[in-house]
Amino acid sequence: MATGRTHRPATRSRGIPEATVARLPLYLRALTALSERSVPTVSSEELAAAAGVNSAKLRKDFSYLGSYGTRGVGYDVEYLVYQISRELGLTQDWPVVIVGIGNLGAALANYGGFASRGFRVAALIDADPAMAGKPVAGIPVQHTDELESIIRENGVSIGVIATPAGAAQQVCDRLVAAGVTSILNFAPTVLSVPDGVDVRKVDLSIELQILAFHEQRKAGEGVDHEDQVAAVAPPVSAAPAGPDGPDGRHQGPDGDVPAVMPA
Ligand SMILES: NC(=O)c1ccc[n+]([C@@H]2O[C@H](COP(=O)([O-])OP(=O)(O)OC[C@H]3O[C@@H](n4cnc5c(N)ncnc54)[C@H](O)[C@@H]3O)[C@@H](O)[C@H]2O)c1
Repeated sequence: MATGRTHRPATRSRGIPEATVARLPLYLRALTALSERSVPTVSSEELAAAAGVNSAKLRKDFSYLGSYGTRGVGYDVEYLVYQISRELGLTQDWPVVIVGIGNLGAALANYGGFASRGFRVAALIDADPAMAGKPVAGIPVQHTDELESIIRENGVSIGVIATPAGAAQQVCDRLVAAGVTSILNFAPTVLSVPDGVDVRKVDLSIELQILAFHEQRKAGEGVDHEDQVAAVAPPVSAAPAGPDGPDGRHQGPDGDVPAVMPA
């Protein structure tokens, strides 16, 4: 579901390529399901099928973790869960703030899956004074005036932006100035951030447009391929420019690359 790239080189300093990092949550989700069924070991083929990944790619990915499995036995599920969780930084608790508690922000706040994956919603923040103090998912909404103190007091390094696009850059700037170094952006705009800040962008409409592209190709089998690309490409490339689209600022490298949803 997520789209976008982090502001990182293609290979991380520890030598794990970004593409591998992006697949680790898929493996973790499949492994967690196996663990819940008390399955002790899994072959690379079984795990690759469960994660929707090619098995040779999986073995290569796991070699970066120093995990090679045992011939004839496969991988130890529990140990691999631990290894991947550790690699993703999920063996520690990450406080997260959500800014913009409208339809989407409230839905995210109500999502129960964050806590079990190592993310704690530390605060919900909104600019609407009428919302201040109102509980959403059991957490009282706090006004944006308190954003900086909330970030500092809770040691927050991850911020989720669910404001209208027009407010997103300003919210991003404040989050970053207060110490946030990772941002998950749901607003349909490209954010400009300094070096050292990672941005991931989620845009369901882009995902749907990509599916529409493939649907059209399937439906149009027999029609000249180039004609279809020409017909479809403009709306896809123009995807972020919705009613509250890009604000014309510098567009960072966190682009519209289909990626994976964390586990
Ligand atoms: N990425 C996706 O797939 C996806 C899906 C749905 C919505 N969206 C986007 O998410 C955003 C929120 O959508 P929604 O339907 O929840 O909108 P909404 O209007 O219901 O909620 C927006 C909230 O942001 C608050 N807000 C506005 N300016 C703010 C600021 N400067 N600081 C803090 N809070 C501020 C508003 O008070 C409101 O509560 C929009 O940008 C929308 O386009 C993205």
